[in-house]
Amino acid sequence: MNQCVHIKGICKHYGKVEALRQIDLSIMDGEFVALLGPSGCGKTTLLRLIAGFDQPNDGEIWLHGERVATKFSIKPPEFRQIGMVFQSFALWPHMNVYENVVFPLHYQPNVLEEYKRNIRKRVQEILELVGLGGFEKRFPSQLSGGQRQRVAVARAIVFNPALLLMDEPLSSLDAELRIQMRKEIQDIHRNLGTAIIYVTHDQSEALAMANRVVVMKEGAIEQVGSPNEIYFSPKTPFVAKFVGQSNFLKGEWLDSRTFSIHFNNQNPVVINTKQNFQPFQNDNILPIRPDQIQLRKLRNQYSKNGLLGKVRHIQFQGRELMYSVQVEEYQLEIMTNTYTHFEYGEDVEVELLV
Ligand SMILES: Nc1ncnc2c1ncn2[C@@H]1O[C@H](COP(=O)(O)OP(=O)(O)OP(=O)(O)O)[C@@H](O)[C@H]1O
Repeated sequence: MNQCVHIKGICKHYGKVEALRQIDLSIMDGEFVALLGPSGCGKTTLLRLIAGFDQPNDGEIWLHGERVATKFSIKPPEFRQIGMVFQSFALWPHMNVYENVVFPLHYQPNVLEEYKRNIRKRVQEILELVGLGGFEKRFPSQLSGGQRQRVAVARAIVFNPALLLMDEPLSSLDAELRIQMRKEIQDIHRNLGTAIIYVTHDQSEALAMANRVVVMKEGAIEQVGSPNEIYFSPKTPFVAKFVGQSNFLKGEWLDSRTFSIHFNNQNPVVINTKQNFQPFQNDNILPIRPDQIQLRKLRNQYSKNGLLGKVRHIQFQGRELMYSVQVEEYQLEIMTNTYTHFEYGEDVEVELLV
């Protein structure tokens, strides 16, 4: 597989704001990579640099073996063979679906001769692919949000770009449509094989769709890995918190799998972990996700890892309930199924299952 994007030591600042600090990242042909991080961490800035809308202050960007940006020179976006989909869709309101989608075939350089010879057929093919066959004459105002989004995707891929950049493309859609569009974007990716870089601040979207997730914080990369690695083996407290919504317990690592916690008002607990928490050992913390804690009705004799807690908040979330439980100085977020109910203020037994 060939390298599609290679980013080397990229820095970007706007006045005093360091939007990107020494970013290194390579993306292979056909990969689906999500850039994930909180607002302001630099995701959009990185996407804009790859697209060619902005120039780095340092470092290099390579696309398919060609250096396209340094602090001295920059190849303009229209010559980079990149398709783009934004949060706002940015369709032309006075053009119908056909006219919106055909546009890049007229104006992009390097469009395949095959597409130019039969432009109508190419547009038709792409509209079928995104499930909009028969919608050619409709104007954007006559389409639903999901349909508009599909037109934006069709327009971005019609000229067969080498790379597709998507910036929070589903954030203005409602929850149900978002889930459906996720699947459609995955299907399109499978069918076209185009590399995709997908910006989102929604961890479930990144984990659900991408082959590889790049977690960013304050202009730097915190961790790069498969969704599985990012979720089950976070390498920093930030990733554990942002992606897995982990609780952090302070204590002492006795060895690489034994964590001991002392409390003021109850017996100390020693936990033998199944997972390896090596990255957290120097900080003497144990991250625990809400689904790794079990809540039980309080019995007289509670189990070895059991802690005593009090229910402080309950949030109903459909099939799950999210409880906040006070255990000594900690307010632990705990996710349970809805089979057993606990009341506000109830004393409960809390078991850590890591
Ligand atoms: N044109 C600009 N001028 C000044 N500062 C900017 C500019 N563009 C971005 N920034 C700053 O750079 C930082 C990174 O912004 P960026 O838009 O890349 O973040 P983001 O992760 O995409 O955030 P969001 O999820 O909110 O879109 C922020 O602190 C932002 O305020």
